[in-house]
Order: sequence, then structure tokens, then C-alpha cells
Amino acid sequence: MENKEKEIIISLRDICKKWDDKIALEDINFDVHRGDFIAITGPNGGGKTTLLRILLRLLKPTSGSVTYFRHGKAVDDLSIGYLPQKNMIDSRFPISVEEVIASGLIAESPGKEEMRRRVSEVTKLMGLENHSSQTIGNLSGGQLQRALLGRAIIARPRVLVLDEPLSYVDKRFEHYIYDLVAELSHSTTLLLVSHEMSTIAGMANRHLIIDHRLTECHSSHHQVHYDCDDDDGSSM
Ligand SMILES: Nc1ncnc2c1ncn2[C@@H]1O[C@H](COP(=O)(O)OP(=O)(O)OP(=O)(O)O)[C@@H](O)[C@H]1O
Repeated sequence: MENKEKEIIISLRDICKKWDDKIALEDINFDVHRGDFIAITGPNGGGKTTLLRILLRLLKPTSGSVTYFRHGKAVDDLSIGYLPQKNMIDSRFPISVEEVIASGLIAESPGKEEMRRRVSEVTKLMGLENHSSQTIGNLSGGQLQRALLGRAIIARPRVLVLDEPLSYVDKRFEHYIYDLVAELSHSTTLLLVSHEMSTIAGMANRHLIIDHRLTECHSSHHQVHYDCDDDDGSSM
């Protein structure tokens, strides 16, 4: 996908994040443009999740700024759907698949009927219609991951941030998730972290490597894959 639109919607400037004296991120500068599909990879502990959480304003950087824009003007909020890498939900919590997916609509609070319709639509899209009333403690890791992906997309956010969406997902559903991501990329700005770049790199229009610092690859998709493999063979 070529990046024809150059409208900046998120801007990160001079981001640095330290945990005590340990530098997790240093000198990070980049802009997200509307319509981008940004594939992010890098070695374990390189700072990918930290960067996403800073971009989502869930974590304060030690220094630097994150600015959201709408039609060229700085705004306080942006609708962003987020699939965290490690699910933050305690699986002992007695909440059903439908309730997890519906929780993605909290900010929007549509009417009851509309809520039911959209939850049912996304539950089906995630292949979870036979598990809709099941509590999350009874799901496999892959099923829970799909429920959380449903929660991230149900509000049709302008930006979708997916941190390792294929974690726990079994082979049977991998291609299903790839197809869904490809479909979403036509209507949503996407940032996707993955260690498995072979398929994702071909779908994305931008490729970042995060290893405490940020490197944007401008080489071919194959080259990106090669470079990333070289970066840390153990993790990719
Ligand atoms: N809450 C925290 N407190 C202290 N150090 C942290 C915290 N969160 C992350 N770190 C450290 O920051 C660095 C970057 O971690 P981060 O999870 O962002 O890397 P990552 O690239 O997402 O790794 P992975 O590929 O393994 O998921 C690591 O050294 C990690 O130990």
C-alpha cells in the first residue's frame, strides 16, 4: 500500500524512556500518517511495547512529547483501539466473551439494540459465536486473544494498535487474522508489532525496527525481513 495521504495524525518527538537508570527508548522521532500500516519489529526487550504504550498515552515518557492531530490541528484525544501483548484481564474474572467485546464500546455507549447488533457482528467475525456466553476463564489463549481483538476493533477506531496479535492464536486462525488485518488496513491506520514479519511486512507500507532507538527501513519487504532476522536471530 503506497502512502498517498500525508496527513499526520500522531507525532512523537524526542521520546526517551528510562526505567531507573536503564534506557528503554532513546531519541525516538516519528510521525504516523493517516492510512499508514506500520509494521514494527525488533529484539526482545528492545522497547516495542513501551513505545506503543507511550504512543497510546498509557505511559509517560521520561522526556519528549506525543501529539494527536485531527485535520492538521492538535487535539486531546484520538480514537485508538488497542490489543495489548499480554492480556490485562484476569481470566478468573467472571466476564463473558460478549461482555469483553462489548467493553470496547464503553466510550461510545450506543443504544441497547445497536450494541447487541454490533457485538453479535464482531463475535461472528472473530469466529466466537459458539462461545459468546462462555466466561473467559474457560477459553483457550487463542480464543481469548480473538475476543480481545474484537474488543479493540468494535468501536471502528481511527487507529488500531496491535501488539503481537498472533500470540496464542493457533495455525488454523493465523490466516484468518492476517486476512482480517489486511481488510482493516483499508479503512484504519494500523500499527502492528510482530516477531513474525514474513507475511506482515508484505502488507505494511512502513517498517520500523525498535532496538531502544528507532530505525525506519526503506528497503524492500524481503530486505526488511532479512535485516530484522539479522537483528536478533533468537527472537524472530
Ligand atoms: N514496568 C517496567 N519496569 C521496569 N522495566 C521495564 C518495565 N516495562 C518494561 N521494562 C523494560 O524496558 C525494556 C523494554 O521492554 P519492552 O517490553 O518495551 O520491550 P519489547 O520490545 O516489547 O520486548 P518483547 O519483544 O520481549 O515483547 C526491557 O528492558 C524491559 O525489561
